[in-house]
Amino acid sequence: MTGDQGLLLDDLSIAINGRTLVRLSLSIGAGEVVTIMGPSGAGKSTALAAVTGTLSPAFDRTGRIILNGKDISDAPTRLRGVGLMFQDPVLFPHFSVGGNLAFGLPANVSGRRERRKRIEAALASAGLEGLADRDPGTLSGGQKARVALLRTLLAEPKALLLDEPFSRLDAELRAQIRNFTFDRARAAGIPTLLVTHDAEDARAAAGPVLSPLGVRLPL
Ligand SMILES: Nc1ncnc2c1ncn2[C@@H]1O[C@H](COP(=O)(O)OP(=O)(O)OP(=O)(O)O)[C@@H](O)[C@H]1O
Repeated sequence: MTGDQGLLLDDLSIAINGRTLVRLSLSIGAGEVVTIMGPSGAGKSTALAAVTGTLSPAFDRTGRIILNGKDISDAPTRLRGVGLMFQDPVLFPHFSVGGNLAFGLPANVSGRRERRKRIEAALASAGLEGLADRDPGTLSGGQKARVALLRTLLAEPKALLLDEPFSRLDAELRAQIRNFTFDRARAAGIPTLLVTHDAEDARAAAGPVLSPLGVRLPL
């Protein structure tokens, strides 16, 4: 990690009912991807929840989460500046594709024309030009996944958290969207934490792979 830039899990430890699920010390620099891999129930989502600030109070956490040099361990979720992608690309059905993307735009991007320009540029960068006025229900699975990622990236997150975001896609699409996601995160210089139970995802991420308890996993 260069200087203060990046996501640092500093002796992060999370336990429930006396059982430690997560023990991670790692740093993710700008544009790097680290993968947390493990079976169902191992604590992968718990580790992500600590970073997003959505950890249930039932868990005991020690250690710190530092983002770009700032301790965000106890900061409210909306102030953390992290972007999250889940299993299903959730697009609001009553808004157009452009309307969905508008939700991602930072509040300081004002003016209808400027907002529209950013949205058109984002769509064009993903080979989706001309789709701004479409109903998201008419998009293919791959198009939906791209739009959901664009919406997350438009918010200019300081870190990207991916919770099994490719698992509902069929094999060919999965590889495409996976590459698209990692390429965009690298190009934007965003530190990325991927959670998966899939070794192919971990290989494609091309970074270190750890269990939630911090054991380095060979691939
Ligand atoms: N609020 C809670 N109270 C008690 N136990 C919980 C709570 N939330 C989660 N757990 C337990 O913590 C463990 C870790 O769950 P977690 O969702 O992090 O696993 P995971 O590795 O992400 O699994 P999956 O791949 O199925 O999403 C599980 O055994 C789960 O049952």
